[in-house]
Amino acid sequence: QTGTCPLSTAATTHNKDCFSSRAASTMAQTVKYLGQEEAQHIDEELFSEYGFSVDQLMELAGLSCATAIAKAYPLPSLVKATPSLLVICGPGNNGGDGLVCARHLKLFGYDPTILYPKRPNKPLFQGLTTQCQKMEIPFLTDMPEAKVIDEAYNLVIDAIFGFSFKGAVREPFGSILDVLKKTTAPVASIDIPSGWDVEQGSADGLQPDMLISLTAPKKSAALFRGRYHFLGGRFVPPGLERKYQLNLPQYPGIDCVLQL
Ligand SMILES: NC(=O)C1=CN([C@@H]2O[C@H](COP(=O)(O)OP(=O)(O)OC[C@H]3O[C@@H](n4cnc5c(N)ncnc54)[C@H](OP(=O)(O)O)[C@@H]3O)[C@@H](O)[C@H]2O)[C@H](O)CC1
Ligand SMILES: [K+]
Repeated sequence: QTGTCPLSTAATTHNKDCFSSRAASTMAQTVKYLGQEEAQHIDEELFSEYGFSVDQLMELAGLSCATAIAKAYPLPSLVKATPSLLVICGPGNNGGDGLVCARHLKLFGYDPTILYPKRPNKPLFQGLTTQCQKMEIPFLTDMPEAKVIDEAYNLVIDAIFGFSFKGAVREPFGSILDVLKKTTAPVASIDIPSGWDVEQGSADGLQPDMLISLTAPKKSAALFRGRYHFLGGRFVPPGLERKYQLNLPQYPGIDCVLQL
């Protein structure tokens, strides 16, 4: 196997790395794309049968997202004078992932700003909001115009809706998504491009540059046409993976993300 590795040298460990990344990419072709109900069942089982708490998985999911973003858009590659990012958080757990992601990106040296227009009255989200405030991450009160976003931010992180999104988009998120569709700044979507049907996608919807699928991609991810598709959420126990036949690719080494 090692002889065909393009980076092959005498170093055995290096060749092993090369093989495992190739093996991972071969296996990635068969990773299961989940329907909406299946994704929700897996989520519920992680809490009920496998003993995880929401904040545990949200922390791992958000850290995966920050890591994937830092890999796809490393600090030296950013085009603006400051490493500014806009993180837009929705009312559910996808929004919580966005708050965690923003906190880790700040720790990685980025300069995130958060828009969080509809905040659930729950201790989990209040705590995550306080943590971001204490990290000196500014919060906006209104969605900026598309032109302002393009001038001010290197990247927009879409943490508005995840796998529980259904039906026509309600306000204030309809207007926010309309603005996002007009921006030229790249968009990185967490789990699902917001506004897309979880299984069918959306032909005239948001077209993100990056998608970070959590646990396993959802069916609509097959329609993703951006540059970077990452898998994150390296927390699935083997019994759950077997039960749902997820065919998860092997994450490289100790990484919490994998590029599909
Ligand atoms: N297992 C994992 O991989 C984990 C993933 N995580 C993340 O959690 C989301 C799913 O979170 P959930 O809270 O179930 O749902 P969403 O964030 O997708 O959205 C729920 C909120 O969105 C509102 N909603 C739904 N449809 C609409 C609409 N058409 N217009 C406006 N608003 C909408 C909904 O409002 P309701 O009024 O219906 O209550 C909710 O407020 C997953 O995708 C991952 O990102 C976990 O962090 C960890 C485990
Ligand atoms: K999203």
